[in-house]
Amino acid sequence: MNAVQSLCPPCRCRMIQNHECGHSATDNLGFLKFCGINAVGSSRTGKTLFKPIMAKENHDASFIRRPSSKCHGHHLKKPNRLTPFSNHSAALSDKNLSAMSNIGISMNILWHECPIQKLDRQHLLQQKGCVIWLTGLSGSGKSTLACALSRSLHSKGKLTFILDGDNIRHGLNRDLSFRAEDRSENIRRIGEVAKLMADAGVICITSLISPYRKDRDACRALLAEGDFIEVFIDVPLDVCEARDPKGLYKLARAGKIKGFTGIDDPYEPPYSCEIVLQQKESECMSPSDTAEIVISYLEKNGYLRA
Ligand SMILES: Nc1ncnc2c1ncn2[C@@H]1O[C@H](COP(=O)(O)OS(=O)(=O)O)[C@@H](OP(=O)(O)O)[C@H]1O
Ligand SMILES: Nc1ncnc2c1ncn2[C@@H]1O[C@H](COP(=O)(O)OP(=O)(O)O)[C@@H](O)[C@H]1O
Repeated sequence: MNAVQSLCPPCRCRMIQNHECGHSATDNLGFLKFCGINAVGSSRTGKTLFKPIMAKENHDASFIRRPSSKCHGHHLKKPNRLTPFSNHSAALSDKNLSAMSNIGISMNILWHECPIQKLDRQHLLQQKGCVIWLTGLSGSGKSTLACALSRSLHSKGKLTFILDGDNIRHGLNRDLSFRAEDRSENIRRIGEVAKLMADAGVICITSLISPYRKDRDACRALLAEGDFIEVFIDVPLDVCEARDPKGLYKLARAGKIKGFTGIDDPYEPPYSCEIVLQQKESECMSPSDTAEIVISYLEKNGYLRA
């Protein structure tokens, strides 16, 4: 078992608040709220993490709050003193302005860096964050493999987390159906969550039908080269249908479920992916054998060490 040493630095962060924004619940939670702000962040080495900037509009003088004694971000009291921000005004420039982004329909947002980064977390965990993307028909064995993988990696002291399509549809994605556009949104959201998990240093295992190639490729594009490991569980439809553990194929064949993958909705197998687990009824590998194939891949590609 790896010795885990806390890397938590003495907190020298500065909580920043725009005076014009007022005090809100988000401030209490330690979130930085950028509405027409100028802001400065410092790393523990004293290096400026992001430069003072102005929003596209509303760039009058702003204020930086003095650090509170409790600076873990959850119990900030109202400031008793605000310091004018004027000494940083020289740093304001068109270049800084261009650091602001408009993403989707979010206006004037700025990426906030933290001095503790993915490499630090990976070092702590002695592994590399990545996404193991399991794809295949309903009944192909995705959830079973995800659990076998998680169990085996856990026993080796590796931190994993499973994002299972069925489970995520109980919460985060409960507003989505099985229409093509909702399946795409389901996969996009899970891809984004998986990316955050990988950034956290976790070996994230996703278990979704993810029937469309373009959606899987879009998730792949979110991650660094190599960190998206697509595993196709290639089980013929008739085998999945014979298993039918939830009775859904039977309902689909009877026309009681419309748009069921493999019956009246498409499944697009990967053209090329990292691992293909070909299963036939006559020679079906056990879940622990298939888990070992994936774990060997992780080992060979350095994901089980920092
Ligand atoms: N129309 C239709 N088509 C396919 N699957 C259906 C459908 N309706 C319900 N289910 C059940 O939902 C599970 C698949 O959810 P996913 O989120 O993995 O699907 S997708 O990736 O968005 O296509 C899937 O679970 P698994 O059997 O574990 O794959 C099914 O139990
Ligand atoms: N390697 C395997 N060999 C034989 N049966 C399996 C294997 N993997 C899973 N199964 C069985 O197939 C059924 C579907 O598995 P599941 O993991 O729920 O699939 P999915 O998540 O793809 O829908 C279950 O009854 C499970 O026990």
